[in-house]
Amino acid sequence: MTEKIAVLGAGSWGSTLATVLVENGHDVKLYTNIQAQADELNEKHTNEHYMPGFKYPEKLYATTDLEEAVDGADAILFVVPTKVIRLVAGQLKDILAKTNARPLIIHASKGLEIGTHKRISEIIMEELTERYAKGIVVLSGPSHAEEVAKKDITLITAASNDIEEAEYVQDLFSNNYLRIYTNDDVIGVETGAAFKNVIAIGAGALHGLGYGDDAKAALMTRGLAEIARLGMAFGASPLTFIGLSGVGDLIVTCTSVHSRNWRCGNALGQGKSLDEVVRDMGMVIEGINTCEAAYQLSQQEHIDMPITTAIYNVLFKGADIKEEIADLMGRDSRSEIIGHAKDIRRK
Ligand SMILES: NC(=O)C1=CN([C@@H]2O[C@H](COP(=O)(O)OP(=O)(O)OC[C@H]3O[C@@H](n4cnc5c(N)ncnc54)[C@H](OP(=O)(O)O)[C@@H]3O)[C@@H](O)[C@H]2O)C=CC1
Ligand SMILES: O=C(CO)COP(=O)(O)O
Repeated sequence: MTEKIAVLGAGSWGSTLATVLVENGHDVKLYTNIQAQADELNEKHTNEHYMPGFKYPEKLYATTDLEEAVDGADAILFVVPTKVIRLVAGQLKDILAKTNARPLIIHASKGLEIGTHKRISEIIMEELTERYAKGIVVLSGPSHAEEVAKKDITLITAASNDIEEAEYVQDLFSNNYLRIYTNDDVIGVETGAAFKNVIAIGAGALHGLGYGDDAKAALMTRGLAEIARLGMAFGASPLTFIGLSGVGDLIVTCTSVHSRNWRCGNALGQGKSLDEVVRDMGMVIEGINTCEAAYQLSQQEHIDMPITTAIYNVLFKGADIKEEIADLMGRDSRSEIIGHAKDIRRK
């Protein structure tokens, strides 16, 4: 069945997911806030700043008119950076308020809101309320736009409290190169997605400084322990963290040259300043803001997150990366599992 879908955000991921939907036979409108980008997408079928060299399907239509983009949409997909999610959700609410529409909301962004520490589905539903949104589904997992655009094999998760809505999204996006699983653990999927970006900055920094594979595996493993600790404190299932949106996304983001978070860390490790890195990237590096939110949450909830704290010190307090690594290595010895493994097995 052909569905009408509005995609909000024409960066690398939004334009790629819009392409998947067009290729799956849906009627897609892609919203951008920049007229020159809409013109480039409609006339040349390119998006050179975000996806250099990629040719988009001619059927993909871009517009800077949000009202036009969402008119009659069965589903609306948010793929804008976390810091503008509330703004765009508010703009959408004003438009939906003029109609009787109550579309399904999907989001594919990864982060936490600065200040409130809210997850993206919480922000969107706070703005739209059930009055204007039928429900919300999170689309997340190990996926780089550059690889999905080439139709490389990618597996991700559609998470919702309403499993039928997750299955609807599974059907919308599934094809022979993109396989979608469903999950009902929205908190686990969103926290895994947000926090892995912080650890990926650390993985990039290790690479930039010339550390080896053992160090990188250690960071990913102990980073996952921190992600799971914080996520579980908010009600996530531990099992979600060994799934696609947990360890899966952590692996891809901590090892791929496509990752903006990894590249940010790599450049910091090579001695560049954060300001330089942000300026040169020209795309969103979600892990920076999320690191601040994760650090504040760990303090507020009294959750031990030494790696996140070290990355926070480097990003926000100008700490030296090597000194932070030395401090991490000098911490008191402890058990790998909080509590004794044999006691946990008996429970
Ligand atoms: N890239 C990827 O492979 C993946 C990304 N994600 C997540 O998707 C989200 C978006 O990432 P990505 O596409 O890569 O980011 P990009 O930096 O590539 O693009 C972000 C886009 O959002 C646009 N934007 C910013 N503010 C607004 C606004 N107020 N209204 C409309 N559009 C706006 C930007 O426009 P402008 O040019 O004006 O800044 C830009 O086109 C992030 O949360 C990211 O973590 C998830 C999985 C994979
Ligand atoms: O979320 C992503 C991969 O799953 C994209 O990561 P980056 O934002 O670091 O590029």
